[in-house]
Amino acid sequence: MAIRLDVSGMLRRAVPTGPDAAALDALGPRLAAAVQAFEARVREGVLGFRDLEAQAGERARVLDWAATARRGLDDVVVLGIGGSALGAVCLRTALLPRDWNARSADQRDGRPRLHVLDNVDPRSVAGLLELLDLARTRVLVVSKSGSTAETMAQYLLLRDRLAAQGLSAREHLAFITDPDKGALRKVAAAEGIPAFEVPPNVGGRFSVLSPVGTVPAALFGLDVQALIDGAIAMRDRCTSAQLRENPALAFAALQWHAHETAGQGAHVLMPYSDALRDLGPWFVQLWAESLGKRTADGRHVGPTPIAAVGATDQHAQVQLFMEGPRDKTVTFVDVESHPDDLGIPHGDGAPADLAYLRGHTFGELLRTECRATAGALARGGRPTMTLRVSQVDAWHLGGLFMFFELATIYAAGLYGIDPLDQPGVELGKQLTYYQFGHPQWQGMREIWESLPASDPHWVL
Ligand SMILES: O=P(O)(O)OC[C@H]1O[C@](O)(CO)[C@@H](O)[C@@H]1O
Repeated sequence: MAIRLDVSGMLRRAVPTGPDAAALDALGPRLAAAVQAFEARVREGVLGFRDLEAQAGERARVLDWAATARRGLDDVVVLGIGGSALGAVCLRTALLPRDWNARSADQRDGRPRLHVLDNVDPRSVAGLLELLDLARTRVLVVSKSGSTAETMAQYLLLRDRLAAQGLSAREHLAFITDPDKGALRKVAAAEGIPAFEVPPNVGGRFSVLSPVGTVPAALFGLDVQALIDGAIAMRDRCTSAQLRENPALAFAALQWHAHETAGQGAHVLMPYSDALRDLGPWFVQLWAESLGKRTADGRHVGPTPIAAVGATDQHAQVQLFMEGPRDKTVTFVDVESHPDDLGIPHGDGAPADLAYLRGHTFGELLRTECRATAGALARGGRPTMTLRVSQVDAWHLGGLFMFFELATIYAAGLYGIDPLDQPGVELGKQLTYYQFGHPQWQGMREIWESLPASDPHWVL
């Protein structure tokens, strides 16, 4: 079991824009400051995602509850958005067999389907409702704040549908939210709905290892302990302020350095694995919402994360990565072992010009393409890194989650911003509240009325 970070494709000996040994050494004081800033936030009590031991009691409660709650379910529905949805999607794709929801109950060993409703597009909401037998469904309402409009709208609808069928909210809902704040907490207390805690010092995009991820994982009988153990193993490996001894710090430092010194601020994450294809969108939210900020002195900073999947994106985005602007780094995730690997047959009558595939496996083709693409990019002077994971399982996924969460906080120290807020999303939310008549936001009228009018000339 191992996760290894190979950064050789970022360094000067591989690409002309990469740092040499002296440049890496010169980063020392900045890295030390980023590590100190991290520890200062932990001491302030606002940064708790590393402290998985502190959540052991709540985890035990989750496992206990799920052992009973999962009986007799056909469907589990997660209502959530952003950090309250992307982790569950990633867990499902990584740890349940492919096309889980399309399988018959037998093919799912009697376990439920998992739907993550992370939007308010009526087509998706209505489409899902048509599929569900609510009497055999558990709905997880996931919202750290307990007030996000999209999730609350979904909750109100599901609550209404349950009531219309005479189904008990206690039996069919569960909340995952802040221990004290927000509308969900009040409803849980008043109506006895099972509710699990996201610690106040664990923000939404850092919450996948809290009940936000562990409740859905436990309902599916996934190995929650291995997920947490993998995360703890990674955390304990990433403690040093020395670049060469702390892989998460090395990732953050080299991505930031590429941005700062060579304008390479588009950061691609490209797992060569369908199981890890939803790690990309989870990383995109983490990296974008944490790091895209205005600094205290008014500068606009931050990288632009991009999700890709190998080998699929070799036929879509790699052309851009190879010959487009020199503004990107590409981080590959290479999976060493594919337990369900398949040989590529070349039986009688197979075309002679496909004989080169004979004797190889699909897993071999995938891994070779990963190495070949990394090599091709390096030859073109494009910086790359590779995270090598032994296999995709709960332990390694926990490690990857922790790796990127730690790297995000280190990167924030280097960019000089606060990774824990997201002031840039507020105005759009407030204008929506104003339009919906929310009493607290009636002061937004002037701004709403000053918005540029749409130009009918361009409407087709
Ligand atoms: O879990 P909540 O509070 O519903 O928030 C959902 C998402 O909305 C944001 O607060 C803002 O986009 C994200 O940070 C968060 O993951």
